Amino acid sequence: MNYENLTLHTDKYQINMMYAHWAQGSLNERAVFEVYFRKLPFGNGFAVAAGLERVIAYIEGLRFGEEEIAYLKEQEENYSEEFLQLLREFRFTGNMDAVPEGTIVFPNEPLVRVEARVFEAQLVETALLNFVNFQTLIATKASRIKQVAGDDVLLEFGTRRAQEADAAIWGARAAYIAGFHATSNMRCGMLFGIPTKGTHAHAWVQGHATEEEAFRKYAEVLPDQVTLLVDTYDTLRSGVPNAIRIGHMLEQQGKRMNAIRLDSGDLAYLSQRARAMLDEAGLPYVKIVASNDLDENIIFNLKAQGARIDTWGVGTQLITAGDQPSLGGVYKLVAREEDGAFIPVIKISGNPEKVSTPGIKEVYRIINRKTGMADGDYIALREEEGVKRGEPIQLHDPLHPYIPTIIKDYEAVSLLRNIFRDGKLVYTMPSLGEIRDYHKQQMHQFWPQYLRKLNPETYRVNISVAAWQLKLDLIKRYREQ
Ligand SMILES: Nc1ncnc2c1ncn2[C@@H]1O[C@H](COP(=O)(O)OP(=O)(O)OP(=O)(O)O)[C@@H](O)[C@H]1O
Ligand SMILES: O=P(O)(O)OC[C@H]1O[C@H](OP(=O)(O)OP(=O)(O)O)[C@H](O)[C@@H]1O
Ligand SMILES: O=C(O)c1cccnc1
Repeated sequence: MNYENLTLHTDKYQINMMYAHWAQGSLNERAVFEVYFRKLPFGNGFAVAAGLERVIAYIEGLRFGEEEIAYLKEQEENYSEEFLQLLREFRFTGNMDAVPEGTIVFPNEPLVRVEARVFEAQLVETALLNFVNFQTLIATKASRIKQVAGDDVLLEFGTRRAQEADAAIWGARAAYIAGFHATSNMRCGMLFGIPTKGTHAHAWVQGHATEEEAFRKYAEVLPDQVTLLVDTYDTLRSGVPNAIRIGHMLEQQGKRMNAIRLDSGDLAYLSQRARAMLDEAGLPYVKIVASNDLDENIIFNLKAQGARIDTWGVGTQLITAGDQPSLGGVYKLVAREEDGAFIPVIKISGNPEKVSTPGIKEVYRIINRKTGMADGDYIALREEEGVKRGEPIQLHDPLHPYIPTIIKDYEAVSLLRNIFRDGKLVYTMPSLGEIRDYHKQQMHQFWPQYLRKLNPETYRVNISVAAWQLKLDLIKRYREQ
């Protein structure tokens, strides 16, 4: 079994549509799809884009091998030999643009744009959404945790509770982009170069006759990274006093104990008491790590209670995005080729939020030249030149169309980058460290009211007057039909 080939990591209907396009002779018509989400997760004021590295690897690896072909043949007798032969030769030959990982993004903004033969563009929908939705969700959750943790150290501990192996490693990578410092997952460390950190489990303590013996044996062999889990029996009466003994033992060897870890009970109270005990024992440098079903709300509360915690180990709630386990990103057709030219298309819905915005679009971040801060985002049709030249633009807010805002002194930063051109990768993927730094810089471009965890201000995302007019025109045309 080949677990590596992701070409059939798609919904059956995509293959059926590919077959139908082939059978009807429309397979080579070009189409443009855009990926966007409609609603921010967790009540957050922004999202953190992630998933592009995985998307690039997926696109480059697209191949229907003999195993895939044999399976398709067995699944559907209509799939003719000629169609299957075409799949054997299948390569992605289209264009793709995407916002770089770590970018702050908002609802309705194109995050990925695919312009390709419809035969190719249709196949990739499912996998693209799978990668971008999950990784953007986890990066956004991690960003919320980072907001409350400030300069404290954040460790990603989620693998055992993640929705399987891929989610564990790509989720840990997304968390690192958003500011986590390390992961406990060694494969993730090896694959992506993320720092790895680890303490020890209760089993290490339970597996010895006494807690003190367990601590001593651990410290003897790993003297430079001793973090002792102190809550197996009784945190304040046994765990911390035993850890202090080990701290003193290490000092005699000219070493310093790293930390203790609290994993149950009242973390505010226990951390304050443990801090006092360590300080009194002359071990003020020994740090305190906390874990146990933490999330941004508990961390915020613990800090408000004066908890003395230096390092937070966060697992389940982060890696599963416990309070909102999916991001609703979609992949919508915005233009299709007719007689050699693109024509915009729309999806109408009874739900106004679900009516798509037709046409091939660009998204610009409007940076105020005086403050250097982001004033809003501007979605315009690709052919609109004014914004690229810095000409005055009118922001159109569909909810308040009667208040036109004209912006003049701005810098428009185009968010979409060229990733593939005619199937060729033209993007140099930044290193993970560069992505993390870029994300940090991005956060500094936004006023705090857009970033706060609770009830953030809504950041302005407006569409150009031309894009809005096109939408109205197409709605009218379909109504008349
Ligand atoms: N001072 C505190 N204020 C708010 N929440 C806290 C505080 N201390 C701990 N918590 C959180 O409360 C929850 C306690 O969960 P739970 O009752 O399952 O833990 P426990 O009984 O202490 O430990 P165990 O994991 O061994 O069951 C955890 O999510 C923990 O992070
Ligand atoms: O709580 P999380 O945020 O998911 O962090 C990871 C948890 O994993 C470990 O617990 P373990 O698997 O031993 O089980 P536990 O729930 O009994 O502590 C560790 O001690 C943390 O409590
Ligand atoms: O290193 C740790 O303490 C750790 C790692 C994974 C899960 N829980 C704890």
